[in-house]
Amino acid sequence: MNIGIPKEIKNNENRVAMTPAGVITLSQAGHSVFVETEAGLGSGFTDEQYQQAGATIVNDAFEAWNQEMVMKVKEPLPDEYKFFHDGLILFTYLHLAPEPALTEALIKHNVVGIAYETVQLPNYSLPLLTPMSEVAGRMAAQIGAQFLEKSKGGRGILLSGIPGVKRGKVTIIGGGVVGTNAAKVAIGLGADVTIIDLNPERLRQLDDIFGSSINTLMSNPLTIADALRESDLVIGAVLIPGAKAPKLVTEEMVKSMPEGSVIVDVAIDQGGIFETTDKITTHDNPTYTKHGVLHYAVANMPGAVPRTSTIGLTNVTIPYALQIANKGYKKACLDNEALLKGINTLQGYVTYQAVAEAHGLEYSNVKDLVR
Ligand SMILES: NC(=O)C1=CN([C@@H]2O[C@H](COP(=O)(O)OP(=O)(O)OC[C@H]3O[C@@H](n4cnc5c(N)ncnc54)[C@H](O)[C@@H]3O)[C@@H](O)[C@H]2O)C=CC1
Ligand SMILES: CC(=O)C(=O)O
Repeated sequence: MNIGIPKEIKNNENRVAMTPAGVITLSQAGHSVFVETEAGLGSGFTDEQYQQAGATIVNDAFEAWNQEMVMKVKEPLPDEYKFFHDGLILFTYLHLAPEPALTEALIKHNVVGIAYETVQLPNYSLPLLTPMSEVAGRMAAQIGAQFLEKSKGGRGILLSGIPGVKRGKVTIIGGGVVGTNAAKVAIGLGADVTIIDLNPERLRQLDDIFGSSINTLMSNPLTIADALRESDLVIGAVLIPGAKAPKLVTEEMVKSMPEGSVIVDVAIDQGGIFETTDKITTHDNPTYTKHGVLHYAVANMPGAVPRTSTIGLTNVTIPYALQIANKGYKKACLDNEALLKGINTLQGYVTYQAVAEAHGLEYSNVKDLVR
């Protein structure tokens, strides 16, 4: 199969969808990889390294996109829709629930849209989301700590406190991969950490992992409102796979937070869990202030640490890419139920229920289309 790797064009997105090691794996299996020139530079991989690994370097985005399968990191931006072609297999993060225009464009061009974030194993885990959630969760605590500094607009709190001065309070809503990794770093920084989740079993697991280093709370509007009133930093880390994020934090709750406190809404890629995170920010201009609270809502947080993130992402995507390239997407997905769940658009239909619901579009069962 011919596989294209375009250069990412989102603001400060320095990741790339394949490392030279990934090229070697695919080339050795008989596939051809076409990498757009300088696509890997932001992650520290040169064109020469890709060539030595067996890739062909192409000079523009059109050539990288004009292949049977395209692998990317971020969802295509409007400037990239013109590259869609009939039957293209697009294997990338798609986050379609908050993206009506992208969903329409994929349907219109009969793109086989396989979303990293909805590939799901029988134990419900999301293997192609996990490493980036690990990165974003760890970053969320350190970014929150930075923006709490007075010179960055925050209330001037050191999360660890010092002897004689109390510690800062961090509330994490959603105790999955992002939440757990945010907690690890926040605990390491010495903060007073509370994790709120809807799943009692998950709360038990978190209690087993962290013991008395955290407080756990069942998610409901009262616990969230109470926790926010006292929080210096609140991290949004809820996910309902494929769906638009639920708005669990109302504007009134945000107004009750202390002046200069900080929100990091990691779930912004699915639309965000705060009523006040109504816009996505960028690494260039990452925060805005509303009701005296700093809001950070960057949808590609791992793009800031591209070397770590590119290697972490491709460690998990390459085995799936190899299955698609070796067998074709139909057989690969029929043989592997986890990959089948990744298909969000196919043959002009939306094949992921939560995405169809988010846009009021007809849902088609992928099993009726993949034969
Ligand atoms: N902004 C960025 O750059 C990045 C964003 N993300 C996003 O972060 C979000 C979280 O991802 P993961 O931690 O991997 O998901 P996950 O599936 O591991 O965890 C989600 C957690 O939310 C909990 N939850 C569901 N409904 C809830 C509710 N009503 N109240 C409280 N908790 C609730 C679930 O029980 C689960 O523990 C996703 O939207 C993901 O796409 C991930 C990586 C990078
Ligand atoms: C998960 C995601 O959206 C990211 O890593 O940018």
